[in-house]
Amino acid sequence: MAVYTEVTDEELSAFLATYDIGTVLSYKGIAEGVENTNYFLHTTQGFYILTLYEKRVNEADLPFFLGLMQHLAKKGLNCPLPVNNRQGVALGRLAGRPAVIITFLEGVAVRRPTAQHCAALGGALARLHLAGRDFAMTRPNVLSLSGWGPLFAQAEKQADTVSSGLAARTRRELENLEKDWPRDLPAGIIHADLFTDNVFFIGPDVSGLIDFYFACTDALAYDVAICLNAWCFEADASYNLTKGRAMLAGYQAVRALEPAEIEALPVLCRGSAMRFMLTRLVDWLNVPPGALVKPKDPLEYDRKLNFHRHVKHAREYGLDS
Ligand SMILES: Nc1ncnc2c1ncn2[C@@H]1O[C@H](COP(=O)(O)OP(=O)(O)O)[C@@H](O)[C@H]1O
Ligand SMILES: N[C@@H](CCOP(=O)(O)O)C(=O)O
Repeated sequence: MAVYTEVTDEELSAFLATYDIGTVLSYKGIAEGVENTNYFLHTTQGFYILTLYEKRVNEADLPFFLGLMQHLAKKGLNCPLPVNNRQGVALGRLAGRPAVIITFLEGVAVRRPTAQHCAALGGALARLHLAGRDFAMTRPNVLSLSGWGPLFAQAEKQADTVSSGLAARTRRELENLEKDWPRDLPAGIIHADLFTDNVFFIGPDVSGLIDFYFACTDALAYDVAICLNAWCFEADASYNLTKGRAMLAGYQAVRALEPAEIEALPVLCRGSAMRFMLTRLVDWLNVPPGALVKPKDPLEYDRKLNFHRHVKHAREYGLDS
C-alpha cells in the first residue's frame, strides 16, 4: 500500500476549492508506489492524481521536481503536468503534508517487458534527456558515488545476515567504484528511477513516464545503465542480450552515445546496481513494525552487480560497435 496519509472528504473539498478543476466525484487511495501517498481523483472536469509528499521527499527539492515536470510536459514529453491552483502555484498543503494535483496519464505499466517494450523505453529515455537539456534548475545526485559510503555504513554490520559475505563484497566493490568512476561524461537531467512501474504503455508505445522524485543532474549514460539493470535482466538474474540490444538501439536512434559513454557503460552499470542494492538493503534492514510496504530484495541487485563485474565492453550489453 502507499496511503500513508488519510484525507477526509471535507479536507479534499476545501483543497479543491482553491483550484479550477471542478468538484470531487470520487477519490481512492492507490496501492502501488512506496514513497508517497497517491489518490486517484475524479472531478467534474476529469481525472487527476493527488500526491501527498511523505517524509522521504525533501520539501526543498519539490520546486525542482515540479518545475521539471512542467518543463518536460511543455516540451511535449508524456509526463504528468502539475496543476496550478487559482494563485498560479502548483504546490499546496493538505492533511498536514505538502501536496499537488497532477494530470492523469493513460496506459499500463508492464511487469515483464519484451524487447519491443525495451526499444520503446530506450527512445523515451533519450527524448527525456534531450528535453531536459535546457531546464534551468539543477539538483545533485545524492544517491551517487559520494552517497553510497554513508548508505553502506548504515547497513554494513548487519549485511551478512542478509547474505554471507555481502559486507566484504560490497566494501571491495565500493573501493573499486571509487577508483573507476568516470567524472567527465555528458551530463544533464536524468530520471534516475525509470523502472518498469514508472513507465506506461499503450500497446507497444510508451504513453507516459511518471515518478520524477529521484530526478537529478548527472551523467546521461548513468540513466541508460539504470534502465539496462531494471529492464534487461530475467527473473533468474540472467542478462537478456536481445532486450539490451533493443533498448540501446532505441536510445541511440534518438541520441547517439559518445565514445566515452560507451567505454564507461560497464562501470556505470556496476554503480547503478550498487545504488539500488544499497537503498534496498537499508530498507530491508529497517522495516518499521507494522509496515504494509514489502521491502524490495537487495540481493537481486547484488546478483546483477556480480554479472557486471565480468563485463569488459559495452558490446556485452548489446551495443553494436
Ligand atoms: N500521472 C499519473 N497518471 C496515472 N497514474 C499515476 C500517475 N502518477 C502515479 N500514478 C499511479 O500511482 C502509482 C504510484 O505512483 P508513484 O509516483 O510511483 O509513487 P511513489 O513515488 O510512492 O513510488 C503508480 O504506480 C500509478 O499506478
Ligand atoms: N525503483 C526502486 C524503488 C523506488 O520505488 P518507486 O515505487 O518509487 O519506483 C527499486 O526498485 O529499488
